[in-house]
Order: sequence, then structure tokens, then C-alpha cells
Amino acid sequence: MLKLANLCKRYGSKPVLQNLSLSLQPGEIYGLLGPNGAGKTTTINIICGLLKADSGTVTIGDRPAGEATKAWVGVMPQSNLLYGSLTCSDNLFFFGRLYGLSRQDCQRRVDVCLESVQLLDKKHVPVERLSGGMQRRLSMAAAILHRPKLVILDEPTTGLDIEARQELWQLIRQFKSMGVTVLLTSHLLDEVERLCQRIGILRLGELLAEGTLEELRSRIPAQEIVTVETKDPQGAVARARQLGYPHRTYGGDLAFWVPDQLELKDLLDRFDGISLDSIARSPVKLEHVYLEVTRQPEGVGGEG
Ligand SMILES: Nc1ncnc2c1ncn2[C@@H]1O[C@H](COP(=O)(O)OP(=O)(O)OP(=O)(O)O)[C@@H](O)[C@H]1O
Repeated sequence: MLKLANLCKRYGSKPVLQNLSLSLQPGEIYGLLGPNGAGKTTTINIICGLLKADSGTVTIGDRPAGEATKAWVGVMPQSNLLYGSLTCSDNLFFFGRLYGLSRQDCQRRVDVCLESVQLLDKKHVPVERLSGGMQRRLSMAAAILHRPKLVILDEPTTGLDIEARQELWQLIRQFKSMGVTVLLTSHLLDEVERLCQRIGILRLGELLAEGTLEELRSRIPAQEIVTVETKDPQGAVARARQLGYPHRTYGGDLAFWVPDQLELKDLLDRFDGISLDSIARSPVKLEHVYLEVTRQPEGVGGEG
């Protein structure tokens, strides 16, 4: 449904996208991750035709991206582009006309879309009186008004509370059941884990890793991440080295990659003689893979 081939973009002498290639299958939700400045918004702007790549191609459906494919794409940008003093219905009407819908089609679609994002009862309410979550839902309605085949969601739930976030997740899942392809960017890794069938990790404009959650997880050769609190970190690291467990620091906490799924007793036995204040075990998560990929250009390797 979307194919990027060898996209390159520089701002001045600074490379922002470096031979970026990826493709999205029809109906999939693809998560594009990367630290601030990785090039996600630049990629989106190129797909939408707001920016021109220096080289490379964008194909949407079976055609090169351009005038002919504009109507196939809907975008929900990072910041809402809504008019605060206009009602929900007037905002959508405006966007519908921009996308080239007829007045009649606009009128029909506005109600359908407001209903699909559960805002029909706010139809005549000015946007400035809506909560942040409702405004994001209205932005989503604006993105799907013209029935695009590809929807691009740029950090759709940033800044929302968990309830509002869950409402949006439900809407995004509905896109999948409607056969709409979704490209989603987010810094919320649990969101990406929940929603996306495939995930790409971008760093300095390069796609460093791509795959299903399982494929990405397998980049970390561990069954479990074991996080410890100890007054003797050096002793704990030395023991982990003897055991062949790579160590990492996550948010200031010392953690080990443990290759086997051990009973707690066996795990404690292995750290016998080291004073541990607490020990916590978790499965390998996207967060661990993401930190590994974005922090270490050479890929997964032992720190210890
Ligand atoms: N108009 C511009 N002129 C010069 N540099 C730019 C311009 N727009 C973006 N950049 C730079 O390009 C790089 C990629 O920016 P981009 O906004 O695509 O990153 P991002 O992955 O979307 O980041 P974020 O997660 O913060 O939204 C950054 O280093 C940014 O400073």
C-alpha cells in the first residue's frame, strides 16, 4: 500500500533521511519509532507531498505519490490543525471541502465521521470547548473524512490521559478492520506494542531494525530482564559477568539479560553472597529492544 524506496533528504549539509526504504502491506498498522529528530515527521511530510526528497521514490497503492494519490492519504498531524472558534461540524466540513468532497458528500460524511469518533453529540460545539482527547478524536475524524486508503497518525495520543488514549486505540483498531492501512509514529512504546503488526526503528534517518514484535524481541538474547537494587552494584556486575549475563542500566536501574527462565530461588542462588535489596523480573519488551537499537549503532553487544 505504501512503499518508500531509498529516500534521502538533507537539510543543508545535515543528512536527515539516509536511504530509507520500507513498505506497508494493505490493512496493516505499522509503527515508525525513533528518538526526537530521527526523521519521522520528515518522512511523513515527504509521503504527503509537503516536502520533496532529494532522491528516492514514494509509491502509494500502485502509483508514484503525487496529485493522483493525494486523496488516498489522510493525515492526523502531531498538533491539531483545528479552528478553535468553529464547531466540530464546521471544521470537518472545511477539511472535507479541502479534500475535494462535494457539499452533499461533506454533509453526509461529517455526521458519519463524528459518529465514528463518538462526537456526534458535540456536532455544534466549538472546538475550543472540547477536551484534549475529544480534539484528538476530531483530528482523527478529519483525517478519515474522505475515506483514505492510508492513514498517517503522527503521535496520535501524546499528552492524553489513559482513558482518552484507550478510546483512540479502539478507533485505530477499527481502521484495521475497515482495511485501512495505518502508519503510526509514537514515543509510547506500550502503545506501539499493543497496536502495530510491524515496527520500524529509525535513528538519524536510518532504519536500523524492522519486524514484528517477536522478531524485534529476538534481537535480545534473553528470556528475561532482571532488574536489581543493590548497595553492591560492582559485585553484582562482577557476578553477572561470571554467569555470562550482559548488564544494562535502564532509567538508572541495574539490569541483567538472563538467558534462562529460572525459578526465583535459582536466580537468587546465582547471586548468592551479593546483597540485593530487591529483584524484579520482566519479559523482554519493545522498550529494551528500542534502547538497544537506538543507543548502540553496532547493534546488540555486551556492555559487561
Ligand atoms: N526545516 C528544517 N530545517 C532544518 N532542519 C530541520 C528542518 N526540519 C527538521 N529538521 C531537522 O531534521 C531532523 C529530523 O527532524 P524530524 O522532525 O523529521 O524528526 P522526528 O523524528 O519527527 O522528531 P520528533 O520525534 O521530535 O517529532 C532533526 O534533526 C531536525 O532538527
